[in-house]
Amino acid sequence: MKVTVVGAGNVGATCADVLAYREIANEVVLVDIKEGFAEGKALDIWQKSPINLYDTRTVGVTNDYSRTADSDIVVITSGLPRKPGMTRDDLISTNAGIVQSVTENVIQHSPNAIIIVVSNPLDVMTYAAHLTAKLPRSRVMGMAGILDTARYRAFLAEALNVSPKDIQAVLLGGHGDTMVPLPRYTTVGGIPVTELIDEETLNAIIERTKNGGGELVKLMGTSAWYAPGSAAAQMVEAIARDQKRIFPVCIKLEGEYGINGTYLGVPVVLGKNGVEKVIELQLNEDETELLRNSEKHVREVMEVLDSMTASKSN
Ligand SMILES: NC(=O)c1ccc[n+]([C@@H]2O[C@H](COP(=O)([O-])OP(=O)(O)OC[C@H]3O[C@@H](n4cnc5c(N)ncnc54)[C@H](O)[C@@H]3O)[C@@H](O)[C@H]2O)c1
Ligand SMILES: O=C(O)C[C@H](O)C(=O)O
Repeated sequence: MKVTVVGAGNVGATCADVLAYREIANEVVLVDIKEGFAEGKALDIWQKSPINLYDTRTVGVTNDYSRTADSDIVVITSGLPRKPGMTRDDLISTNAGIVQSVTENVIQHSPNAIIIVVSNPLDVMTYAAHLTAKLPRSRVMGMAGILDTARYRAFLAEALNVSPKDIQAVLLGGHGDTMVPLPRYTTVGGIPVTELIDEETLNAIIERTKNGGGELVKLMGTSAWYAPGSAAAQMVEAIARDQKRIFPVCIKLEGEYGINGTYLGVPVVLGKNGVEKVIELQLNEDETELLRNSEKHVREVMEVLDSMTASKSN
């Protein structure tokens, strides 16, 4: 199993490190545009192997896609992270060009790869990569839902003083303030969360989850990487080991939830073929309205990308 991670910054290097020390891939190729940066990160991860006891080979290259040839899976993390005061959508003008050119290079050398996009604004960067890659939708997806549910589960574990391992949750929608956590589908050791926590505390946790990325940007001056890098690696693992795991993943909807053509997070089955199934939940009226609202927001940002593409080709 060969995995390429494009972007050797905070998220990309963390993802490569998890892929290596958990031996999810035999070979991890890190690519960055900054001279020597990916080489240095890959060497550092390799030098950790005798300490953490793994034999995954890690290789770093500066913009040399020939070294990525025949990758099974490619994770795209290249692009700017936001700074305090910015929204994820503010990154579109810089990151769209980066994601599109990276995807072109990736596909040229690994035409059968499965692509996992991490760069923000996530849902629209997944759209950008899918447009460029021209692969079936099952092979181009975005990582956000694992991260968002992880934040939700971590906050719940803290409030309930229980292990995060015992909290199961799913959420829908775009990766942003309009994401739709689903308390009805949240359980703690099999018990519906609503039996264990009062409504006010639960609502406060949902609000904190929606602003989870922003909370960290405010604290650190840049965005998060440990949980995002690990979340992307968990998606790689599900595909590489054909685990058939169920995760919320961003994918182009084709009629599911009554939505056509928008890229949104929904629960899917992840296995060796990428997204092997989209799971449709029965939503109530309130949940449906929240999902429509999230779709509307993502649509608007997709239209910004469309107009950027149209003005470039004129
Ligand atoms: N989907 C999510 O849940 C999620 C979570 C965290 C971060 N992100 C996003 O991931 C992206 C990366 O975040 P980060 O914290 O790692 O940023 P970072 O600045 O630490 O790393 C980004 C790297 O991309 C590289 N890069 C830029 N253009 C490139 C190109 N054309 N080819 C190859 N490499 C290139 C840069 O040199 C840099 O090393 C950001 O857009 C951020 O918003 C998304
Ligand atoms: O918040 C960000 O800008 C990065 C990422 O989307 C996150 O949720 O951590």
